[in-house]
Amino acid sequence: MAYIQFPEDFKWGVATAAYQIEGAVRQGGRGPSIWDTFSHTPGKVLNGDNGDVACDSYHRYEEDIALMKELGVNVYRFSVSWPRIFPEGTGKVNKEGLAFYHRMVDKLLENGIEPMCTLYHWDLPQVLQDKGGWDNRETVEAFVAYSELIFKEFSGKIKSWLTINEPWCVSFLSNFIGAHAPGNQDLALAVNISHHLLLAHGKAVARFRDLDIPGKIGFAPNVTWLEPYSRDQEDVEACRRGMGWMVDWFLDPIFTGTYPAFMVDWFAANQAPLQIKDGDMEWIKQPVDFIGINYYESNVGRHNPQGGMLEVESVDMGYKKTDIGWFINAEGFYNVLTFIADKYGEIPIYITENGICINDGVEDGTVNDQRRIDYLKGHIAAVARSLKSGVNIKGYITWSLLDNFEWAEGYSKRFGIVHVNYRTLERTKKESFFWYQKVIGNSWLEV
Ligand SMILES: N=[N+]=NCCCCNC(=O)[C@@H]1[C@H]2[C@H](O)[C@@H](O)[C@H](O)[C@@H](CO)[C@@H]12
Repeated sequence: MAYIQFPEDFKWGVATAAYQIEGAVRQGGRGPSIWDTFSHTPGKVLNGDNGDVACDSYHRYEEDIALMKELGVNVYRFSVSWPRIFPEGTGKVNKEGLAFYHRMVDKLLENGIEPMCTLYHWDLPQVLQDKGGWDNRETVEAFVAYSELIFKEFSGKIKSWLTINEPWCVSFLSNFIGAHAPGNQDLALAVNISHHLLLAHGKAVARFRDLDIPGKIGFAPNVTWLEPYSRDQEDVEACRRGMGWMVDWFLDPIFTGTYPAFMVDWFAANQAPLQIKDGDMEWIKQPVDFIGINYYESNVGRHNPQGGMLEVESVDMGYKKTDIGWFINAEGFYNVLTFIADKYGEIPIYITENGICINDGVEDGTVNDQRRIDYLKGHIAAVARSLKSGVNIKGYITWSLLDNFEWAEGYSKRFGIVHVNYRTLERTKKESFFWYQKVIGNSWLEV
């Protein structure tokens, strides 16, 4: 049996997000978020599911941390619920909300688990959405004020920070495609929101530096790899666009202070001009200490003259699919990681999300999710190969510790290495939990 040994200081972790696991949406002083509104709007979420209870981790976090301790992770990536801290988005601080995260973070530290905090994982306070949400530049300032409060409150306890999770989802998936909250379908609006998200990120990083908070800060874009279906220029350009609006659009401004011209031109030609104010790019290009990379799937893409998403369509080449319908292609993970390293250099990278939707249920007290083990094995091997090719990867954090509220898919899609019975809230360790426990324990992968 051959082994791939990971570096001595390589970190292993699990990830979750507040709205997807906490529940207790009207407890502890929390205010409503756009996902409370969206999930309670008929037709928006499959089966009418919502995050009112979720995994009840607001009350069961100690049980979750005991699972992490048993798993042996070094890092737990979680998100703070902005409306649990500022129920109105700004102004009055909810002390009960701060106390909850102090209890949770203290329990992590007691167990030798490093907290990695995502400040924004999609649950915008509804009060801010009522004032225009991310389309309103005031929300940028509100995010900076919220970030500053959390930086100061947890300075010294939390040393790894992510500003915004998946700005492509927050802007384009949620305001052009419309699948996520608040569900707009307007490309010009989405482009404007993407710029405000980057501005919010940059201003929060600048505040982090000004306050001299100990630790490291980054952000977590979701990325993909698109292989052209043919060598036709139209297919090649379509794939470049399909990666351009997800990868280059969010990384170029931070690393070069400019947006990728080919995307600026494409948006302008499609009545979605980018509007930048003087000084914005200076804020956005604040140096980050690392980037989080969230990767799930790759596709083969080709030009779609009928339009659709940026005139790009995915071609079914018969790859295996997950239970959410995404294609499985670990090669694409290696390709996009080396693409990012070639383009943006030695910046340290944490894989802040990688995982698979497999809906296997509990049988005789366990869940035999061999397909998840196969996926994780192939993708962790791609991380090892990327490391060997010189990509500066510092850790791997799988999505997710728990089955949880999978946004517009509700509870129908399971990404956890721990099964959750949503009626009883009982947690059951899946076979992938025990497999990942061994990988972490040895920090090596059997191949
Ligand atoms: N077609 N298609 N495909 C890909 C769409 C990618 C966008 N979704 C994500 O990356 C989300 C990210 C999120 O952070 C987490 O909160 C979600 O639970 C996971 C699982 O969905 C992933």
